[in-house]
Amino acid sequence: MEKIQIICNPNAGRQIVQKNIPKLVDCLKKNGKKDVDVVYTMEHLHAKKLAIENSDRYDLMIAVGGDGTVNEVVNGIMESDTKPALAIYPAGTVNDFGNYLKIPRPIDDFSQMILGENIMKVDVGRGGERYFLNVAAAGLLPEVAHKVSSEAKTVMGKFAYYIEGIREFSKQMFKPIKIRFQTNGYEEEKEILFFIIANSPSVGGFKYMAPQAKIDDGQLDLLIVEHAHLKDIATIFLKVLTGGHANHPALRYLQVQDFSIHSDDAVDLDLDGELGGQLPSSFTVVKQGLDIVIPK
Ligand SMILES: Nc1ncnc2c1ncn2[C@@H]1O[C@H](COP(=O)(O)OP(=O)(O)OP(=O)(O)O)[C@@H](O)[C@H]1O
Repeated sequence: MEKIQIICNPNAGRQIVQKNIPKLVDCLKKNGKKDVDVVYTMEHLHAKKLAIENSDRYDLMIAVGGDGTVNEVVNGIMESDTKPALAIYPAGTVNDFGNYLKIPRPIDDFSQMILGENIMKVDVGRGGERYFLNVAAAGLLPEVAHKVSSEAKTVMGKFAYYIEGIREFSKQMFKPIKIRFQTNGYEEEKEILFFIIANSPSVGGFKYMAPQAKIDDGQLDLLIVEHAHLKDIATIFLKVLTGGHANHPALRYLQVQDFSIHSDDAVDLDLDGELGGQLPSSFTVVKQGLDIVIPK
């Protein structure tokens, strides 16, 4: 991988990681990578545009940002013909996929990972016309995430999610959404609190949200949390911390390749933490459709 584009969101997270970029460029150039360019994103969807426009000029794109920036670069790569490889330098608040892959944060270790060129082929989810690397979701959980202001996220990091989560929990409890989902010729209608479609096990900072998920098995893990008693929901949330929730009677856990979810209510869809339109949506998976650089 000789030609590298670094796409950096200067506003992501606490804006600390971004200060390491000159050192990263220096290290890559000292180690023989002559073509290393850095671009700073200026607005929403800029990262996607850069990834599409430059896909035939680079063989590696390093996304520096949170899950939203990574999602945009993934969409750009997936929509291009040449499909350069991706590396993630986590700089956001949660960084589920980066954490799952154990991407090193110290800049020297991260540079070594890039120079090591160890590639894994990973699955990419598709919801309607858009791709997601880690998660698609709707209902209570994404609502909470979107209510956290970016100012609060920057100052308080992950805790902002949980504080806002506790505040929203009681209000949202009584607002179930009606969905109809179809998979493998099977159809079901349900009143639910939220659903999550996960590629990796780690979602929203919870390491074991989808404990059976594998990022290269060509499957997505669908978790549907029904509109149940508060006691049941509290139990599920407690068990999520250790991954013991998958068998709870108020939760459906399925591994699927191809399915659709409809709702008569106006329900926002969240893709990797960003708003991704509304239901209905059809979901598929591109098995091992993306090359990603991981530690050895
Ligand atoms: N220069 C910019 N100014 C404002 N917004 C930007 C800029 N560049 C990118 N964005 C947008 O900022 C949003 C959030 O980006 P990102 O997810 O990378 O950071 P974050 O929200 O801090 O991290 P996390 O998703 O982990 O909480 C994305 O929708 C992205 O398109």
